Amino acid sequence: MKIFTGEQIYQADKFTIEKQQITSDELMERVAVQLFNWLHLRLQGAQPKIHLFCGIGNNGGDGLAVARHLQEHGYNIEVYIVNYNEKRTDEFLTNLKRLKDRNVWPNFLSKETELPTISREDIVVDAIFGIGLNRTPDDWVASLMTHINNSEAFVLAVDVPSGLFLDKVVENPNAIIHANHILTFQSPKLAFFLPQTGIYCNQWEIIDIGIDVEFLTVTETTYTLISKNEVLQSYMPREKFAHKGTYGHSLIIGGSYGKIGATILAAKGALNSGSGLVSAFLPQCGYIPMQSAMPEIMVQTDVNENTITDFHFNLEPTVIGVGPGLGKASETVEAFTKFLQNNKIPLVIDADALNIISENKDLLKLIPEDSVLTPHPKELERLIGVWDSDFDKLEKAKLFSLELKCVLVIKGAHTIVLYKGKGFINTSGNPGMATAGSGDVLTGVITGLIAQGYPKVLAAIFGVYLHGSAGDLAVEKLGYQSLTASSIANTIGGAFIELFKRPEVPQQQEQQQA
Ligand SMILES: NC(=O)C1=CN([C@@H]2O[C@H](COP(=O)(O)OP(=O)(O)OC[C@H]3O[C@@H](n4cnc5c(N)ncnc54)[C@H](OP(=O)(O)O)[C@@H]3O)[C@@H](O)[C@H]2O)[C@H](O)CC1
Ligand SMILES: [K+]
Repeated sequence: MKIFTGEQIYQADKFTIEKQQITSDELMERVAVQLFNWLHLRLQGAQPKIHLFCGIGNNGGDGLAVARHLQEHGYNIEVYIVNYNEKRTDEFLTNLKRLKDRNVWPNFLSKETELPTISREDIVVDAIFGIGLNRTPDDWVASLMTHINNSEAFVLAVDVPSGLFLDKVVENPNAIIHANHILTFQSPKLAFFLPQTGIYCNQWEIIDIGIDVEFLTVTETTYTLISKNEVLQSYMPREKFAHKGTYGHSLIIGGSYGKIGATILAAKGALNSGSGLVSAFLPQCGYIPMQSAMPEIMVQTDVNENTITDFHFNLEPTVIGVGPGLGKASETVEAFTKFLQNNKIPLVIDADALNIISENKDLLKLIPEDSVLTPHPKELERLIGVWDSDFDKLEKAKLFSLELKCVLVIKGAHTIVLYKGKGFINTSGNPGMATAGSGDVLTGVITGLIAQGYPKVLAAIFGVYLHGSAGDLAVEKLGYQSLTASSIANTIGGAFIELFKRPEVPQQQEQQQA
């Protein structure tokens, strides 16, 4: 799903209004009906007090239009105009008049007025600011927002939580609504997925407001949200007459004394994601653990017992996943440098291999084009330097991946794959996956997919999704605390099967369809 910028959303409105020959008031009414239906369906006649806080722009206009529908259906509403600006949009004024015509008189809130009473059983509809926010709200508006947050009432945000910028982080942490649920229009917003701003966006849902299909199809976006529908398009089915050679040969290079487990997890990831053959190149101390843990893996070893000192193997892999458990011993650094100088095979670079590169920046130019780099936040910082905010991080990381011509996988709650100036934001996964070895499995999965012939960037996008989806399946049985990297690796197969499951049809509907 495409993620549009604020500017593109305003263009989409204009385009839709012209193409569908509707007025902006009609478009707002579409929005309002959808928002009302959402609430009406869930309230089912219940009568909590609904406080609607409306700004003076079109976000406020949406709020006022919803208030009218709620009033017409007999709901218990209280409407407030948060009068933070002299300016008013036409749509706001039209909807204010419609309310007044129905004898609903909003309370005008300003610096001088008292804060309204809100109890925790109430519902708040937050329509103070939408995507038009362009500066930090005044202190009195921030106080009102804090008051709403402290009320513990259920907060439903219209389009975005008020106070959220689409392209920068909040400056005053009190000047933003903490939304329980966001009904966002047509497409999700980038800020929902970044840690510094995502914390205010608990749950979100798309409201389809009928933006013109041509606009949605033709307009290119920098960021795309990746869920099942997107990855299914890149899935490569297994062929009847295929043999194990058809699906490539992954080589996992890594391990050092006490860190052989990382390579076992990576090898398992590669095997379970479908790599035809998987080999491992390890220090000698890794031979027995790997052979005992996984009979399917072929092992070659270094001359050294505890660390890798010479990347010398007698096989021609399709792709190499390098780094898990590798360590940074000086002999290893030297050997890795030599390896990079001579290597022509595609690479997935992780963990200590990334750390060695960060500490020896000259190695960057030796990384083959289209390699996949999978840093966690600390490893990323070592590679690209510190950043001021999540938005700044993305810009710096995008530049790095462009300069290096590599696929950069920024691991996090929403892992983002960056390639050729575009970003792909993953939606699968859960907090239980922040566990030892989880990244090693991911390295293996991406390596295994490249071995099978998936183009590098697709292997990264698909691999990240599968890995998260395996975590989601495994957590159902194990719970967040007990989820382990091994269980994620063992559930990759389940994640493939899950790709083809259709959503369950409620029984009643099923009978009707029969
Ligand atoms: N396609 C869609 O998604 C549609 C969205 N709709 C809704 O419209 C809003 C956006 O409405 P807009 O009027 O552009 O902006 P806001 O309502 O968010 O803000 C109103 C004005 O407030 C001013 N502003 C900005 N920051 C501040 C601040 N800190 N303090 C005071 N005032 C501020 C700003 O004007 P200025 O000229 O003063 O800069 C804003 O213009 C969108 O979110 C949806 O809810 C439509 O309903 C339909 C299509
Ligand atoms: K809002």
